[in-house]
Amino acid sequence: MSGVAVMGSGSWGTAFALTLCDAGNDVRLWARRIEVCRAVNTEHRNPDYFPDLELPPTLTATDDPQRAMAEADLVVLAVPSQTLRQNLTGWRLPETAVVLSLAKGIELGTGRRMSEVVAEVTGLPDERIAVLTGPNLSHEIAERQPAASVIASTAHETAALVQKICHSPTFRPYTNTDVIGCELGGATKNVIALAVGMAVGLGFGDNATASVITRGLAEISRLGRALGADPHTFSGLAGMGDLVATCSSPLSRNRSFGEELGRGRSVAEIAGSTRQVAEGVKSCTAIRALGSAHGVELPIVEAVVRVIENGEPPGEMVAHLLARAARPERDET
Ligand SMILES: NC(=O)c1ccc[n+]([C@@H]2O[C@H](COP(=O)([O-])OP(=O)(O)OC[C@H]3O[C@@H](n4cnc5c(N)ncnc54)[C@H](O)[C@@H]3O)[C@@H](O)[C@H]2O)c1
Ligand SMILES: O=P(O)(O)OC[C@H](O)CO
Repeated sequence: MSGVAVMGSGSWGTAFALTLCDAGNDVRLWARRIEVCRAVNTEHRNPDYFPDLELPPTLTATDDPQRAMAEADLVVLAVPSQTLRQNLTGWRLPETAVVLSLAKGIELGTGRRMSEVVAEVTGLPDERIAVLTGPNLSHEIAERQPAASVIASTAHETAALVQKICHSPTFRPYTNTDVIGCELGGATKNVIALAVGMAVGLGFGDNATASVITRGLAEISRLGRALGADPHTFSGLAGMGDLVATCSSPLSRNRSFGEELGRGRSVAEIAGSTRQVAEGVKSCTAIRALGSAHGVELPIVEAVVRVIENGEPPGEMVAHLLARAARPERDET
């Protein structure tokens, strides 16, 4: 049994905490709001994200980050990408714990992946840092539906340790040492899911969505190769697996956000109507910047940025993508 702190009690933090309990660990959840802590500790519920789900009675919650992390062997970071730096800056991590990032985003302004933010803020060596990614829609995980996942760390031993800690009867993690590819896959698929959602919202069918998913995978792979990722990662769970799950599922916040855009609502309207984070809305700009800095063409990401940042109508985005110069499918220059 390991002591695990899950820092963040949103959808994924809560669902993953449940998985960690199922895997036999002693799990403490950090929530910002005391009411959430009380509900977890006394009613075994998270009223904000899973009001109808009974959480394991062994799961406890606190609003004190240091209490949550006290003597933890593993600290799981389950806050949004754009707040991770600020959160980490205010926390004192346990001496020897491994840190596992769940966030799927790229930091605005710096272009850093989440493991890079963790290393920069905490000074931890790479072998104490891991990331978790793959096709893991939190509601399905919370219902204990079967799923596979990827734990990536540059140190295989670290990935294997975390794999062992979170392997439950319904959750099957694989290891990978390609942290760059795993994080880029997780962050960029959110932007492609926004584009797929827009296509759905505009009323287009499966040909359109399959085309965006497939060309989206080409973009993710192109960017990954330029940034030093292993191309094989993108045909695995962190690449195609997560892309397909996110782009196909009405449970995905990114796809749903895109769908609303396709129906004509504005970014501000949609963002104002949900407490849930759709990471692609912020990360798209950072990912476009990474592409530009490395000379990588990312037409779908670029098109999403124009809709999100400039308010371009999604219909124009489609026309623009279709009017691009014809090219061979495998011309990846
Ligand atoms: N939900 C999923 O299915 C899922 C699956 C895999 C990965 N992820 C990733 O996990 C990360 C967290 O997502 P989520 O689904 O739990 O999001 P969420 O929107 O459900 O919850 C976010 C949590 O962060 C908290 N939060 C917001 N601003 C904060 C701040 N400034 N400081 C501290 N906490 C803050 C919220 O109160 C909430 O508890 C994201 O990067 C997401 O892409 C989500
Ligand atoms: O709901 P989304 O769009 O943030 O996607 C959730 C997960 O990343 C799917 O693996």
